[in-house]
Amino acid sequence: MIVLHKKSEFNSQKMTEQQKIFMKMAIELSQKGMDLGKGGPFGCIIVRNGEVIGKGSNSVSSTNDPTAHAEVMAIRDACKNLNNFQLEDCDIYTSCEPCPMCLGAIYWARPARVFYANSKKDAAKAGFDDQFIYDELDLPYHQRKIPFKQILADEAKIVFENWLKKENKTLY
Ligand SMILES: Nc1ccnc(=O)[nH]1
Repeated sequence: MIVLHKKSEFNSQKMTEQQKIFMKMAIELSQKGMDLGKGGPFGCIIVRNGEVIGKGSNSVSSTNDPTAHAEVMAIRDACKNLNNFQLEDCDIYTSCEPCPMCLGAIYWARPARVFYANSKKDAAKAGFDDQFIYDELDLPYHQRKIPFKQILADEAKIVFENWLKKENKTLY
């Protein structure tokens, strides 16, 4: 019998029956959202203790919201339901590997694990290529597709100093 180390087991194609069911739900959401004209073919569900606590499907084009990716929608739904800005002990099931925006949102939300079905490469083939955004991260600001220029940093800094001095703040 081969005994897999926990981490390598997570990295392998193996999955539990429960994980399979949850991913099927995320994939179903991706198809439904697309069929209903909500937006692109992406679905996401968030699970805690075996219970679905948040759902989302891509709603970019129907809500005129470029941030309305399935993962962001599901994180908002889950956080609202949990009345918390963190998703501790939660698992995210997304029908496609997250884009850089959702990756950031996921790290801020701090779930336990992320399961994805389609890969970034699959997404690129379907017309959703976000590799250029990953590439932008490594470029000097003046070489980015969208130029970034720092202005009035000394004024904005005062607010950060005030934050550091502030008592009774909610840290995150
Ligand atoms: N992974 C994703 C890529 C693009 N849009 C989404 O909603 N999700």
